[in-house]
Amino acid sequence: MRDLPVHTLGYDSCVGTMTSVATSPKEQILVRFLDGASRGDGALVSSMLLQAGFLLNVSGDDGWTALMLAARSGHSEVVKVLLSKGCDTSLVNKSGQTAYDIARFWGHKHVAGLLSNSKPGDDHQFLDKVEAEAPENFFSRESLDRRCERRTDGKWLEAKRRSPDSVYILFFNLNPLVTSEAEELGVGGPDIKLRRLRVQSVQDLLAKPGTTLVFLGVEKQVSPPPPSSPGDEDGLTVWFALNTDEDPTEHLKLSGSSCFFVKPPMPGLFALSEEEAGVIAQARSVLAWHSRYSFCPTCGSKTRVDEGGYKRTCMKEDCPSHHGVHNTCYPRVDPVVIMLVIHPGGNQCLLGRKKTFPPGIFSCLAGFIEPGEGIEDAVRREVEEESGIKVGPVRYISSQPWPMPSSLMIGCLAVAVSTEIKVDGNEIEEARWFTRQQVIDVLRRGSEPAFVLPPRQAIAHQLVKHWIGMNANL
Ligand SMILES: NC(=O)C1=CN([C@@H]2O[C@H](COP(=O)(O)OP(=O)(O)OC[C@H]3O[C@@H](n4cnc5c(N)ncnc54)[C@H](O)[C@@H]3O)[C@@H](O)[C@H]2O)C=CC1
Ligand SMILES: [Mg+2]
Ligand SMILES: [Mg+2]
Ligand SMILES: [Mg+2]
Ligand SMILES: [Zn+2]
Repeated sequence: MRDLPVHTLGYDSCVGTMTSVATSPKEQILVRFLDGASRGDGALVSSMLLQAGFLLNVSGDDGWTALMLAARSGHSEVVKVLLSKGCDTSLVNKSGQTAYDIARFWGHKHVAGLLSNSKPGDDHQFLDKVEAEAPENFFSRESLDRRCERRTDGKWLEAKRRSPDSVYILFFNLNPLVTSEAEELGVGGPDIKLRRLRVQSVQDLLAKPGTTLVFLGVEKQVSPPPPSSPGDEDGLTVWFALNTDEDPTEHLKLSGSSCFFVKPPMPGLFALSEEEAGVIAQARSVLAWHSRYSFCPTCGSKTRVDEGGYKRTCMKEDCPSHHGVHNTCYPRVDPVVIMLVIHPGGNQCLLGRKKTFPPGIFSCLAGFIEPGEGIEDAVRREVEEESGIKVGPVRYISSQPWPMPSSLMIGCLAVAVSTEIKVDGNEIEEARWFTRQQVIDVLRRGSEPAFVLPPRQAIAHQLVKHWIGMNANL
């Protein structure tokens, strides 16, 4: 591979701008060619190749060829042109990635397909590694088996509700009851633990009209256990969640314990274990839905709780909600995009500050998905609204249930195609490009970090970490 020193020109491999004058005509031609490939200008790429065939496999900054640049932005027409001229698909950039790796990474399946057909047998360990290492987010662990089919089995639910083996977790105004007693907590484990109650402790509360009960699921079994109680034939341990809007302390029959109700989101719930945080994500969102949707949203009538707490049925016989699928009858989830925007040059990321953040904190931009909008478009719209930056390719990384009250955070990486920041000044008071090194210093808690990241339990933290863990210049 022939490397020309185009980095001396300040060539920006994604937006294709030149920040200083090229030093030789040959270098100028290369800059123009790579710029055309990254913008998807197939006609320019074709005509330049006719006149200067040497351009086909030449690389610019950090070893990026025209094929890699076109692959990063999903420009299949340019990729086809380059392949038809016999370009070398096995070349790697200075981070060791082929054009195929880059296309796969950014989710351009059609381009990856074109490239893999042209080169079967290629080894793409880098991408497999990145995918395997997608973070597990706090609140996202499925600790219980939901057993959705049991929600309509009233007889089974009632037997489990009375069973001495069933576990109840209690919420007061959506704040869960926890304990911080040392004997309940393992060494090096979480700081607080959910207080698991039995039916005899919550009997009085269950009888009160303001109490909501939700069937969460059963404890996961490695192998079927023997029946644990007489009459309890399947031996499954069921978990229920209870919420009450009156202080339940006097109704609780707890022996000598120091329990308290913990308020979300921080730092309270973040002190739970991953397993219990997963249970809370499910329980709190469903209970919050009950507390906000007591009446039928379609006709305003009273509703009845059904299906183990997973449905509210309108009591008015001729309500339209009895026909068809009515999303007013089932628990709600609000999708939110949250994205780490990467500078076109690959080595900086965009983080912003909401006015409400504590001093020094910078985080990923985020926003609610609007009706009729896809994930990628929501990412592009929210980033432009909040920071003025335009976004090109978007890649999904991982998601996080966020039970305050019921969001699903959809975590993405996004490549910027412009660099000038102009914050909205309303929601976001400041946004900045931070270098990889600045971010690494923050993650390693260096002596003078440039900013403060949200804690590891926030998906924003995990997205930033994921980017740092990837090879540079994707
Ligand atoms: N887990 C994490 O790392 C992070 C989580 N978040 C969460 O993401 C959510 C959305 O982020 P924002 O920047 O606030 O969104 P945003 O940028 O869309 O702005 C919020 C505003 O959008 C409007 N809005 C539109 N649809 C809405 C809906 N379905 N529910 C509520 N408001 C709606 C409201 O006026 C609200 O004030 C927040 O709830 C926040 O708690 C935000 C950043 C990090
Ligand atoms: Mg926002
Ligand atoms: Mg916004
Ligand atoms: Mg918004
Ligand atoms: Zn109704």
